[in-house]
Amino acid sequence: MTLLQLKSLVLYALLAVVLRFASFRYIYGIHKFKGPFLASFTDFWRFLYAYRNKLFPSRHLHEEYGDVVRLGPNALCFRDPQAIKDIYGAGKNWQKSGFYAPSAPVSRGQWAHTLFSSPDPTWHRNVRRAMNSFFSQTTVTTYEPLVESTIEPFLAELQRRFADIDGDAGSFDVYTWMTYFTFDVMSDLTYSQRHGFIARAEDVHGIIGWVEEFLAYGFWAGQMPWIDRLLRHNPFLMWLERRGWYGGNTFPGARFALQRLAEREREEAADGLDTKKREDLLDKFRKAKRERPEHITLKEVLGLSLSTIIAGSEPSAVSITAILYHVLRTPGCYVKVQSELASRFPHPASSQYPQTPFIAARSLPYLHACIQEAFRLHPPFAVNFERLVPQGGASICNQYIPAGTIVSVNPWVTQRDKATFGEDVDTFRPERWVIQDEDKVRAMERAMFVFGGGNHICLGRNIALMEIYKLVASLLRMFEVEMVDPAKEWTVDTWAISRQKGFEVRIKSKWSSKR
Ligand code: HEM
Repeated sequence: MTLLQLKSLVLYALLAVVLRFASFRYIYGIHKFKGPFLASFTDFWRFLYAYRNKLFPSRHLHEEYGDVVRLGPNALCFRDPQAIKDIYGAGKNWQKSGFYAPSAPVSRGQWAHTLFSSPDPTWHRNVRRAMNSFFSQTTVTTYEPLVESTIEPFLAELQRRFADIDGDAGSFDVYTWMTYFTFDVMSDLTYSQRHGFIARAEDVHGIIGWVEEFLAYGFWAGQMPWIDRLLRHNPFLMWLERRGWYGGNTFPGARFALQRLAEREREEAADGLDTKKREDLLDKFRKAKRERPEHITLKEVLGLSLSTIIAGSEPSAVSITAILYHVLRTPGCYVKVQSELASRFPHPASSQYPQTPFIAARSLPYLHACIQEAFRLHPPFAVNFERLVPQGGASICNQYIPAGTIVSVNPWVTQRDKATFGEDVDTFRPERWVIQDEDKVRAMERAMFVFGGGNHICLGRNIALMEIYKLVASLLRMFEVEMVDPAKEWTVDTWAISRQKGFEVRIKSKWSSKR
């Protein structure tokens, strides 16, 4: 081959690549929608955007391009809350996009798919059916004593370490301590055994840090899922892991889960089923395995118990942190919450933990409005929940969208919709929820997407609500709380979970202030 021929060949190859990328802008049939120019050719644009830890997709994108933004050659996201009904509404059951698979944990070199990560709708339907009753409102009320059993040592630990102490020693970072609480609640609920974050006041075995990185990875790798095969789910690394030559991918909590699982299997083999002992989630998952062995095997039991810790701990910690931050920073709000609590519950007479039934905490209208408003302004998941438009295409917000398009809604966007919530969408104003206009309240509720929607709606939302209402009410009943520096704003991470840094408080025990 002559030099000239070689040059022509390289030129043709380059031209083919350029044409291929250029075609991406048109072949999906969504070129009428606007978005960043580069995004119409390659998913690399959104990958980079997510990787650089930018709020995803920040509202400025919608402000620049309108109600629908083209985020990738084949990906659209919607701002109008109507899209929640059109994409995730009753009976839709649209399949998840490739975004979710990188979020699958690895256990001993094998994919350990969870309800969140699984791409298989049949598997999801069967497992979800087997789980729904364990997470229903009625069943969850039976877990209340299990949540109490972590709230009590948590508040006692705060009392012991920080209450009524001056100087730096008496202040603590709220998000850090709330993660200790929620991770211990979830491990107590799941295995009847806490990991020990509260007692040791540290991230035991690096589990919390691992989960943070794990969720962040799933988020940015999910924008361009093929990259995951080079990284976490790299077949070669998985092969090494199966042989025990590499362990970098396995969740540090998986060993803990496997030990608890093995203990239960041994106990059952030795003594049979103990029907009197308190039943935790692991018992429930094993019960599902006995009743539906065709759908729930040991692998599912392991995946489910890992997913309650991975999916269930951080978002609740973020929510509690957001509630306290906004209540403390909003003029008049803290006093109102405290006086509502005081009107419902007696003043604590000793350092003993005051039990706060969920139903009582939930019935306080102003506290409820504050929690709802914190969910609105600061949803823990800063994620576009992607679905694939089914065969035949679909109408979303009165626009035809072709089959196979990736479509999504992000709670950070719909929950700040001015048409629904008013011009002051960026202000924490619980009063917006305390109004007589039922139609308006219903419209606001329809725009809330904090727990997702449809057949993938958060499985653990009843547990999350119970632990959040109980903890916030109990904490504020027991202590006066103040910000270390009321002028200081927190900083917010946006890699999947909008975790907060730099929000510190001091606490004063109410009972001692009465002495
Ligand atoms: C404030 C706390 C929480 C928030 C904001 C939250 C939010 C969400 C959201 C938005 C989804 C839907 C994802 C999608 O459509 O792709 C989801 C799914 C899920 N959540 Fe939660 N969650 C919370 C707490 C919990 C807790 C405590 C648990 C466990 C007990 C849990 C377990 C799950 C599971 C297993 C899924 C997957 C469900 C499925 O795909 O069928 N979550 N969560």
